[in-house]
Amino acid sequence: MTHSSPGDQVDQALSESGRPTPDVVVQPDADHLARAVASALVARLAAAQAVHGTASVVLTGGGIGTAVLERVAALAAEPEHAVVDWGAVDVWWGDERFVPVDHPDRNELGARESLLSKVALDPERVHPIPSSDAGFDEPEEAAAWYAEQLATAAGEGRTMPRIDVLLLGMGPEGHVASIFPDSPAATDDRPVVAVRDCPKPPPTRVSLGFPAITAAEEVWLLVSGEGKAEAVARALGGAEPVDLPAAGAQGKQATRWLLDAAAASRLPRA
Ligand SMILES: O=C(O)[C@H](O)[C@@H](O)[C@H](O)[C@H](O)COP(=O)(O)O
Repeated sequence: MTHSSPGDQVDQALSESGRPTPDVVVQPDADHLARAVASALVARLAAAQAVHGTASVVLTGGGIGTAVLERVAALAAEPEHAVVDWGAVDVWWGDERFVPVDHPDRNELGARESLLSKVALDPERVHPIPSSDAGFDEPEEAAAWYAEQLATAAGEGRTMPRIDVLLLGMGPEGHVASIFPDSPAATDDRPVVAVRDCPKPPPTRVSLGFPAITAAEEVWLLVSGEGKAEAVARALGGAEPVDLPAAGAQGKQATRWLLDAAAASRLPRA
């Protein structure tokens, strides 16, 4: 692994898998982590827009993921940090709970409250995963529809559009998005999967699968707290993705583990 600061240009060595070696950034606490990730995300989206004219991000729920979005909204309100054209950002989600659209468990709701309602997005570029009251009776239908949306955005017969940054939280047992250890989603080769009997409520969800996650340019894992420290160490120590899904969350250009000191406390010292 390599260590750097959140705003650093990413230039990672290749690991044996042919993927870049994960980059690890440690902040003192969750608040510093959220602020640092927000600054880095704004810079990354602006850089993508400078190259492509547009930027794309996959959002995560969870405490740190939501805190990051709140900090991004605060930055967007400061003229000197307003470097992103929010009307040219595509927003996708890594997973969603298959519950009604206004249910407090929806990741979409948290994202809308913390950031999406506060910046001038193009509604056509905001792509929530369908809720259970959006016209799909089963999560499998919602998953297939979301895969179609991604493929349509990608064009040219491809499955996934360019995703500049894919954000993921991680559970204490190493789940990412709604891919849980030893679950069918961990070995599913579809880009979007329905998740049933999820060990963490609510039980029915829709999630990106590994083929979609690993198609992103950069994957950023946002992790805070001592309760995640062992899973962080195992993931970076070479665990199998089926045992510890976070280990399989790798970007094409970069994989960044953005940690607070507690989450990093079981890593070997650099
Ligand atoms: O229900 C879920 O699956 C969670 O929302 C999960 O995906 C979350 O992102 C991680 O567990 C990290 O959450 P924290 O950042 O709150 O620890």
